[in-house]
Parts: sequence; structure tokens; C-alpha cells
Amino acid sequence: MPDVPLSDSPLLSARSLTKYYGRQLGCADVSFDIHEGEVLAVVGESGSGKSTLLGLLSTELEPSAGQVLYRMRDGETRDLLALTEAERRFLLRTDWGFVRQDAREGLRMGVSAGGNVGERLMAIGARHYGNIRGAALDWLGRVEIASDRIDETPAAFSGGMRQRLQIARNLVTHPRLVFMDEPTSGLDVSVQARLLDLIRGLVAELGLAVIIVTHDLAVARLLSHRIMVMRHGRVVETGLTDQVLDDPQEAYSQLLVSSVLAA
Ligand SMILES: Nc1ncnc2c1ncn2[C@@H]1O[C@H](COP(=O)(O)OP(=O)(O)OP(=O)(O)O)[C@@H](O)[C@H]1O
Repeated sequence: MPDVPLSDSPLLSARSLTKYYGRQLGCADVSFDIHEGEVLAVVGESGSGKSTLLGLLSTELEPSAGQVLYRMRDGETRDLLALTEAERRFLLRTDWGFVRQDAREGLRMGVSAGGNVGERLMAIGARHYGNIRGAALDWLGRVEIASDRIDETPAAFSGGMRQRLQIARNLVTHPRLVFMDEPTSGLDVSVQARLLDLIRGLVAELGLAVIIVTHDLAVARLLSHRIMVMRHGRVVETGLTDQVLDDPQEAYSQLLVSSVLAA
């Protein structure tokens, strides 16, 4: 578990977030705070509402009720629903990252690796080709992608490399908050371990706040300070990761931890 000093006021606060898809409940009454430098894992079985929650927090989905408050870079805390389109774009392009399970959704598959990283910089106004390429090279190095692959498209990359490229693309703008949706699922165990190591190192080094959705409790254990267990769209239990995993209080969390449930 990374050891990072935490700041005083929350970076993001979810307040009674609720989402219905028609009559189908996505998630209900979810509230929590996250601070800079803090990693929160959201765990639960398939259909428990994890992706819905991530969609609400990142403004991809509109809540049926509740709100998300976010402390902007100027220090002002804002209701995400009340942001202008330009402010929302700034968050999505600069202050937030989003690492997706399927790299094809998080990368531009027809654009070179260097272009994938450089594009995020250009979106925030970088224009100097040499600087952009330099920053892209630097970030490819940090995620352990050899510099001679910079002009290749991610279509030629392995699953692990694609995820590392997604990380570089997201982190190049120095976001404060990164959403991760099952970033290591579907990869071989050894590739997963290397990726988790990399994520863990970068998160600690950069003091990132991360909200990571995972069905894998080992991933939650390795990366997160706090854990939130969800079931049927509701939060069942929340607490420090080691406490919840070593001594779950709720019957459902006990089942989840004891692997009785296929999470
Ligand atoms: N677009 C949608 N339309 C209707 N119902 C949806 C939609 N998206 C999700 N749901 C429902 O909302 C509930 C929560 O789903 P969600 O995808 O958030 O769970 P999850 O924990 O992320 O699951 P998974 O791990 O399988 O992605 C489920 O009952 C699901 O069927």
C-alpha cells in the first residue's frame, strides 16, 4: 500500500449518488470523499454498480439524484453538474485521467504511440513539435515502452503495452485524479504483476488520487488505501483496505473475501 500524506479537504465528494436506467437500478445512495494522493478501490460482483458509479463520477453519466463535488485547480469546490462545457472538457483532458479495461476505448488505435501521448498535450495547447515529442518519449520511457516503438501504432502492441501506453497518455498532463476501470483484467498473471507494480510506483511518485474499479481483491489490496464493497448498486461496507479484507464486518464482504463468491 503506497504511503502518501493526505491533504485536508476532499478532492472529490460523492453525495447520495443514485442512477436508474429506466426502472433498473444502477447504483443508489453512494457517498464518499477522496483526497489527493488517496487510492480508493471499488469492488463487487458483476452488476453491482461499479461501472455506473465511475460513469457518474467522471460525468459520462448523469445521476438520477445526488451530486459530485470537485475541488478545481483554483481551489474552488464545484458541483460537477453545474460546470460549463469548457470546464468539463478541461477536467476530462487535463485534470483527470481514465484508464479503461479495453485499451481500444482509451487509445486511438490508428495513431502512433507518440501521437497518442502527444495528442493529450496538444489538447491543452502544446504546439511545439520537438517539446511534444520529447515529452512523449519521456513518458514512453516511464512506462517501459522502448523509444524505437514511438512511431508504431498500438495495434502492433501486446495487451500489457497497450495498458502502459494508456497510462502514459493519461498521465502526461499531470492529472490529479485518475479513474481506472479494471485496468489489469484479461492480462496474463505476470503481465498483470508488472503493470500493477508500475501503477503503484507512479501513483505514489505523483501523489495521484485514484478511483479504481476491480473485481480482483488482490489488485485492491496491492493498490488501494481504502476499499468500498458494493452489491446490487449499494455500498455494503467501506473502510481501510487491510481492515476490510482481513476483518470484514458485513456478511456479504465476508463471502466476497473468502472467495465463496465469484467476484
Ligand atoms: N445502459 C444500461 N441500461 C440498463 N441497465 C444498465 C445499463 N448499464 C448498467 N445497467 C444495470 O445497472 C446495474 C449495475 O451495472 P454496472 O455495469 O454498473 O455494474 P458493474 O459492477 O460495473 O458490473 P461489471 O463488472 O459486469 O461491469 C446492473 O443491474 C446492470 O444491468
